[in-house]
Amino acid sequence: MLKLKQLSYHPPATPQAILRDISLELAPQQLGLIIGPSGSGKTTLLEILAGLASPTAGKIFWHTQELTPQHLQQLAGLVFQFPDRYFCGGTILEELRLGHPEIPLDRVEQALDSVGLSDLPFHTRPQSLSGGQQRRLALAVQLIRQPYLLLLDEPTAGLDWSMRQQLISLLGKLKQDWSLLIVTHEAPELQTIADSTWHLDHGTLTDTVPLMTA
Ligand SMILES: Nc1ncnc2c1ncn2[C@@H]1O[C@H](COP(=O)(O)OP(=O)(O)OP(=O)(O)O)[C@@H](O)[C@H]1O
Repeated sequence: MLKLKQLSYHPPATPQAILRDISLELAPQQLGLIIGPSGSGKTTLLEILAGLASPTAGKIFWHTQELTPQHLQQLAGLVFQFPDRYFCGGTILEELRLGHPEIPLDRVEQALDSVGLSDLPFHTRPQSLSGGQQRRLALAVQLIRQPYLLLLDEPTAGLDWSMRQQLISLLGKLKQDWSLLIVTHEAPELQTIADSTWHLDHGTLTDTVPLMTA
């Protein structure tokens, strides 16, 4: 269970806080969705949860244990909005083993299989993949590290309808094993697989109110 308690982020360089008093809970095997317009603080929140930045106030817990950025780097896997910008390996095998050359081939195969890329030869260049395949590879790069929490920044942005449907179905399957927290500015399709939804606006998080039917 991920718990955020009154988390704020107000770097000295900014006149206003980027994130204010954010509290939320996300249970294991649940998919949480945070919807917010551009500039609302979505990426900043994910960077904090991935241990890449420290909150200026508030606390983050996994069950009852308070987490430091170092803990979060171990516990969470972040898939960036444009993962292709961060690929460093010359082949998908190199990409999946980056920093861990000892990872056995069966784990590589398992990670590729879990994202539906098991048909790709290991020597395929990441840059030669389609946009949807690159998102899947970026997910596999995180899954192979077996994080407790998967963080995704705009996972469907820039994909065509068919690739979006495939990715949404994959994310729906992944939540059977992992906790997922997704941030996005457009949500209708992702909302169909979300267990909890929040809105982020100018750094303030609110629960979504279910739509009233007439
Ligand atoms: N380290 C920083 N120093 C100063 N300002 C920052 C810093 N990080 C983010 N910001 C500002 O904080 C605000 C929130 O940025 P963030 O990228 O988190 O928003 P976002 O909701 O992810 O936007 P988008 O959907 O456009 O990616 C923006 O106004 C951004 O310029």
